[in-house]
Amino acid sequence: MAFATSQVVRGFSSSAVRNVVIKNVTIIGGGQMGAGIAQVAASTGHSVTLVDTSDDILKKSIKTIEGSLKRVVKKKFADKPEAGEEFIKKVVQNVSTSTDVESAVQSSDLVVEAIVENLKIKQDLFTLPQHTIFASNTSSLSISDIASSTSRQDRFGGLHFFNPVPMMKLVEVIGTPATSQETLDSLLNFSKVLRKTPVSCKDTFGFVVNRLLVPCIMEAIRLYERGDASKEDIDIAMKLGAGHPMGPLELADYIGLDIINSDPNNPLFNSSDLLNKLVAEGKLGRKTGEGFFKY
Ligand SMILES: CCCCCCCCCCCCC[C@H](O)CC(=O)SCCNC(=O)CCNC(=O)[C@H](O)C(C)(C)COP(=O)(O)OP(=O)(O)OC[C@H]1O[C@@H](n2cnc3c(N)ncnc32)[C@H](O)[C@@H]1OP(=O)(O)O
Ligand SMILES: NC(=O)c1ccc[n+]([C@@H]2O[C@H](COP(=O)([O-])OP(=O)(O)OC[C@H]3O[C@@H](n4cnc5c(N)ncnc54)[C@H](O)[C@@H]3O)[C@@H](O)[C@H]2O)c1
Repeated sequence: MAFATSQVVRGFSSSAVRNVVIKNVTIIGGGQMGAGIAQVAASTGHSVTLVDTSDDILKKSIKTIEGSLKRVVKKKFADKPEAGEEFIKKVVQNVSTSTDVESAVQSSDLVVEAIVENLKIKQDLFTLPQHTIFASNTSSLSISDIASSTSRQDRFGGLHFFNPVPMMKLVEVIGTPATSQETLDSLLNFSKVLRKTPVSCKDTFGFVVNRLLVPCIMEAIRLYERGDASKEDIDIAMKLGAGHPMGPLELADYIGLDIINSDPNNPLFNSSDLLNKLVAEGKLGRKTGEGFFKY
């Protein structure tokens, strides 16, 4: 761990700040998001440890990272395929894997949690060295609630990445009333080192993007559920009429319907019978081969 003095991003204080320089990163959860975060951190020179519950899952995570890197180098090294291969090799070498969370976090400057969206399971993760900053990638849970199981709330924040992580430029940096300025500055700076654009937000339900995006997705589901328009036409309408890269139903499948439906009792989130039915049938979207569409 080291400290650095740096300027923070546009929109934040312009005075010099003190932040922890992050070199060793542990990502807990090697699913869609964890693998993406590991890839981006390893591509920007960090030493990454990816943790999940089994070696089989971790093998799949590494395969996902390799597949995504191939797409990245196809463009980045279009004229130099050998340099592209070398880049992939180097990045993958920066990622080690582990099923033992306690040993994986020992030399970590930052731990990013990207496991299942379940408060109790997230709270159970914390036996961390004192200097380590802990950040959750939760989509819908309160950062304060997750942090409440620890005695280190000043070094606890939210680092909300977007799917697919290698392509999406935004990171939401979430501070609770207990998060220290040094932690926030470190998370903002880390996001920039990953070549992302950070925005900061209080620990409010849905942060910025999900607070605005999820109602749009849910209204699309209801339109379809009522039979007001076909699922194909709803998606075409939002792509061509609103300039969205994906239609809302395709995007819901892409995110995962279980993730979309992960906080159904929140008063700000009105679920739908159709969404509940698909989730109950295990039709979770792209990752299970079927959601609103078949893959
Ligand atoms: C009331 C409030 C309630 C709030 C709380 C409720 C709780 C529930 C919360 C649920 C929601 C959770 C959401 C989550 O927290 C936050 C999110 O992540 S939201 C999702 C954000 N993502 C998007 O919106 C994605 C939109 N889509 C796109 O940007 C694009 O479609 C795409 C994915 C980039 C793909 O691009 P396309 O052009 O469509 O398709 P291509 O396949 O041709 O790809 C283009 C280009 O990109 C390269 N590429 C694509 N994917 C990857 C990858 N994974 N890795 C590397 N490269 C990739 C591809 O190779 C192409 O490259 P090119 O050919 O151009 O060189
Ligand atoms: N899917 C999205 O579009 C998206 C976007 C932003 C944020 N998120 C958030 O990121 C987190 C992960 O989402 P995802 O889509 O990657 O889920 P996922 O189901 O693809 O991956 C979750 C991974 O966590 C692992 N895991 C579960 N419990 C664990 C534990 N105790 N220790 C170690 N690993 C464990 C699982 O084996 C799995 O590989 C969630 O909090 C979600 O809300 C998701």
